[in-house]
Amino acid sequence: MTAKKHPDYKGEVNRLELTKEYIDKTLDATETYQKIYSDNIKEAMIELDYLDSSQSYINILINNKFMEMAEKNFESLTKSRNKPYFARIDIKQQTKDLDQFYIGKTSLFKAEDGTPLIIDWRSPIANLYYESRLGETSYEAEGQTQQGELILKRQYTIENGQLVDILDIDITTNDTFLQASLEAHADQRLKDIASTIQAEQNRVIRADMGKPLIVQGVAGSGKTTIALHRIAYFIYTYEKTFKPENLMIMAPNRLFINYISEVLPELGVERVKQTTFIDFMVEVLGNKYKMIDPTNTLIDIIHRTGHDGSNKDIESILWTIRFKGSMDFKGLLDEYVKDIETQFIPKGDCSLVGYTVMSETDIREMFTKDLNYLPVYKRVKLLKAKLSKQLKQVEKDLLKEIEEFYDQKIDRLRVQVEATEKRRLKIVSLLDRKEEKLETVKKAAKVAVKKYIDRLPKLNVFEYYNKLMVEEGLFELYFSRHLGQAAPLANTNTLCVQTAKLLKEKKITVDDYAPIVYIKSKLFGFDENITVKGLIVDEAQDFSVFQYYVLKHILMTNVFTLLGDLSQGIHSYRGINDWDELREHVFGRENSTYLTLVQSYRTTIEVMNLANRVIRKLNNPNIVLAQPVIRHGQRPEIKEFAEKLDLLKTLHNTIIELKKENFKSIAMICKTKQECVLVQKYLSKHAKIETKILDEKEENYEADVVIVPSYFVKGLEFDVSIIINIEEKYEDIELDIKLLYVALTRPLHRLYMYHLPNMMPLLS
Ligand SMILES: Nc1ncnc2c1ncn2[C@@H]1O[C@H](COP(=O)(O)OP(=O)(O)OP(=O)(O)O)[C@@H](O)[C@H]1O
Repeated sequence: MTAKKHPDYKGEVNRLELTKEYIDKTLDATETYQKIYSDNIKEAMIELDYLDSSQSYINILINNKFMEMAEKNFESLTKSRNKPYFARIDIKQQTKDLDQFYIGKTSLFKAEDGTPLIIDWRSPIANLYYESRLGETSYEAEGQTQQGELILKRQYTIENGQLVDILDIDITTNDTFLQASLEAHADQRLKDIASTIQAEQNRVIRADMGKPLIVQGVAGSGKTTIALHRIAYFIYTYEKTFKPENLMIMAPNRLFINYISEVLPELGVERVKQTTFIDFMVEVLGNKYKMIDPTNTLIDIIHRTGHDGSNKDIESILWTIRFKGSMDFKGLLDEYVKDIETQFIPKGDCSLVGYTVMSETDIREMFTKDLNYLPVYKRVKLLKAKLSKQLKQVEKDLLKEIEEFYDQKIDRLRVQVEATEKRRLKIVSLLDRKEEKLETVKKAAKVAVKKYIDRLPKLNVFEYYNKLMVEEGLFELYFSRHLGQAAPLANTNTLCVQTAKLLKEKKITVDDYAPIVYIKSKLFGFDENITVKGLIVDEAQDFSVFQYYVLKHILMTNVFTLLGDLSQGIHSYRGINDWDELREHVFGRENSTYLTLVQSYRTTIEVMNLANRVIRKLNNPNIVLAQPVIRHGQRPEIKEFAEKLDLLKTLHNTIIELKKENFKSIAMICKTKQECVLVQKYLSKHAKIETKILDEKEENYEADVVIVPSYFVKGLEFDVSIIINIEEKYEDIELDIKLLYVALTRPLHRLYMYHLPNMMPLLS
């Protein structure tokens, strides 16, 4: 307890006690109110039974709302009881008294006079804690910029409601709180970092929400953590206009979603939609097609790539994936859709017994000009309504004409011809003919519009996509029309044949979602309104430009936050290689914000230096090296073994030692799944250590000893990583450099690398 040594210790203890007392009082009051609201509801229910009064309904609704609010308040206050705040700032304005603000995860105001006992870390004034140094400063308060002097910045460690440590930050202090937080051992979940957010991270969290934000952040720079804090900040700032359920966070897989899931409630945020790109696309399409797992493609590439990184066999596969994610494909589809649109209206007028209801020219005009703001099939509905309306008029006119025609004939007979049996028969026959004609028109009118509409094409979105793949020369036609050059036949042929083959089996790949959803948006639109109005994407480098274009196109919002790292782009054959390209094609350079994070918080200097040595091999000038925060640890232990058995025995001993040292999460990272299985079998048989292999099928995991293939470890972190190479090696090629880099940047504290001879050329 070093807090006692601080000169303000007594004052601070008193303040803490006062705050806790106030929280207790507020909790008591909330409980009492909860009881009152609940009694009110019961009473209103009874009245409802007897009187069926609408006033009772209203009472129930109001009291329910109050109950909800009281419960929410109760929950957040109970949570904050043991640690009401973590920092304090003092500000002096020239003419005013000194203002003291205690900053916590939730705010608390005195009911009597509204003075703040605790302010929320997301409030404008708390920004000073993260951004400002001591001295003259300006800040936002009550909607205005104020000038003042930041006199004090103080941090607290409070455990179980007791003051353990106090630390005043001056210009020279290192962030010891940050250090302490980074030294902790990892359980299986990410944690909230409200008390130690760094200035560069704070800028990302609070960046303008009205503009798309792209963040390039090195491994361990807190991208995932910040994404979650930005959501919390957003919901706090736009509480009145934005519902949490309108926000969506997109993560690479369900395991990852689970991994991050507990931080949001910690930050007081619930009901935010959490999904993967694939799940969201399925929801939007409502399709029954089976998805080929994208990891399989990556595994395929890992296995088939030659030592020089090239392989003729997979070149056209890679071209296919790249093309499907490119804006060129969008351009090609635009040409295709344009033709569908112009060829949609069949030859000939819509007519009723030979009379024109609407001419082909007029229909075409209406369809392609007046209604062209709508998706094609939505236009059909309006066209149908228009035809039906016109038909009614044409039918009415026709019926009238027929009536008049026969009535005139009959009248003439009556006037001009003597009333004989012959005349009577003639009149009867005319009446019959009239009836017959009228019937014919009425009958034809019933089906005229339907008959016309039935002539319009009736394919579904998958059939349209399939048509593009199977109809001879169609793909190539639109390719050359859009790009102004001949299609590379070997590649387009592979693309079309493979896609058609899968579609026939009712299967698609992840790369087909963007084009199919795009076609759907242009031809069919979406029946249900998509309620997502803001999107946060983690591991953003793995998505293609076209996928982003489609997301932006269907969500119709600017509230986009993308966080990613090009160095970790192990799916770069489909994903982003250059953020500029994305800004240019999807968000607009001027209309989007680009920020970078270069500090890395996860791992030690020793581990990060080694990882940087590896990523440098990419020789890519776009790649920024991570700067680790000053935290030292053991040097990475790199060991070569002559025999597989020796390696596995040492591995076994290392795990036992690490467990004794109380490391909670230990991950063995192998390049491929096969290697993982091999290690798992050995550990189970010879060392009686049961392990779990984390892969794409896994949705949950507990902090323990796990084995993970290199391509699946992205985004996760462990106390210790042990990189093992017994069958596969990381070659000096882009994909392997990135895979190894990702593996190297996973541990918080220790790194081991065990390999057989010549298995680690990247470190030689
Ligand atoms: N300001 C901070 N205070 C305390 N811990 C932090 C801070 N920033 C990041 N961390 C910690 O650093 C680690 C890495 O964070 P996170 O996983 O969010 O980074 P990332 O950029 O998403 O990493 P990667 O891209 O490598 O997966 C986490 O343990 C996180 O809690």
